[in-house]
Amino acid sequence: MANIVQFENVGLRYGTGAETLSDISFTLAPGAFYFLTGPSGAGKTSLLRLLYLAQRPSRGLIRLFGEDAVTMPRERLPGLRRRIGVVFQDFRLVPHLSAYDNVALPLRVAGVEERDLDTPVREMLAWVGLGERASARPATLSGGEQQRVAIARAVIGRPEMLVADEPTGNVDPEMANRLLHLFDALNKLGTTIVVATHDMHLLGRVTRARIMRLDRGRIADPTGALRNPPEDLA
Ligand SMILES: Nc1ncnc2c1ncn2[C@@H]1O[C@H](COP(=O)(O)OP(=O)(O)OP(=O)(O)O)[C@@H](O)[C@H]1O
Repeated sequence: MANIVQFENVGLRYGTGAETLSDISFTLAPGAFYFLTGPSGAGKTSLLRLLYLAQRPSRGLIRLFGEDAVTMPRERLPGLRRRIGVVFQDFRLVPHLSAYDNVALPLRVAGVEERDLDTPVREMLAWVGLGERASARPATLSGGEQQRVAIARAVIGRPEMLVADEPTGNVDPEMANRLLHLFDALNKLGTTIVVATHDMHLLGRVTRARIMRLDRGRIADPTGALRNPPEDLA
């Protein structure tokens, strides 16, 4: 099947400074699992923001789901954006809404009828292990619980690709493993997964994952950028 994402010679410059990302070229295959690694400041968040259309590049070509995302008229971007789920390090739940209403939010925004919401929202909360916490507000949930609500919210619209930026950065190692299991399970159902992390321990947890490494705004090893993890991490 054709690649789900294609970046070709993409550059990103904030303001008038030097380029934050330079000559970024890669493709992502549908149904694959990718880790994006690299030291702090390498440009991981910037690259993900290009990927989920929060940012436009300064130069280069980006194709998403076979469409040119750079020249696409602005009003068509939300349609493309809905095909991508996003998870952040700091969860970004709506504080005054319950876990249930946070997960229901994307469906409500998409105009799904209330009577059609309940089953998918409850199923999704149960899938992330929070079936009993539907009415809890984010502030009363642990970090790991909040992140599971955020994952449920990101995937309830059945996105083709899930992008996660340091999703385990604010949880303990045991919860990090649990979150990774959720990503792994989603990937096995066919969702393309991209997880940015500088936690090297995570890389070996999904042995079929491909690793993309950024260093100072460039893909560190263009020829082997999407290789399998080395044996000692598996
Ligand atoms: N909105 C912005 N305006 C100006 N500079 C920015 C902006 N966002 C990021 N940068 C700069 O771009 C560079 C890359 O940042 P980015 O957050 O993409 O890296 P990162 O690899 O995700 O780092 P970390 O792991 O610390 O989050 C940094 O030098 C950062 O200061």
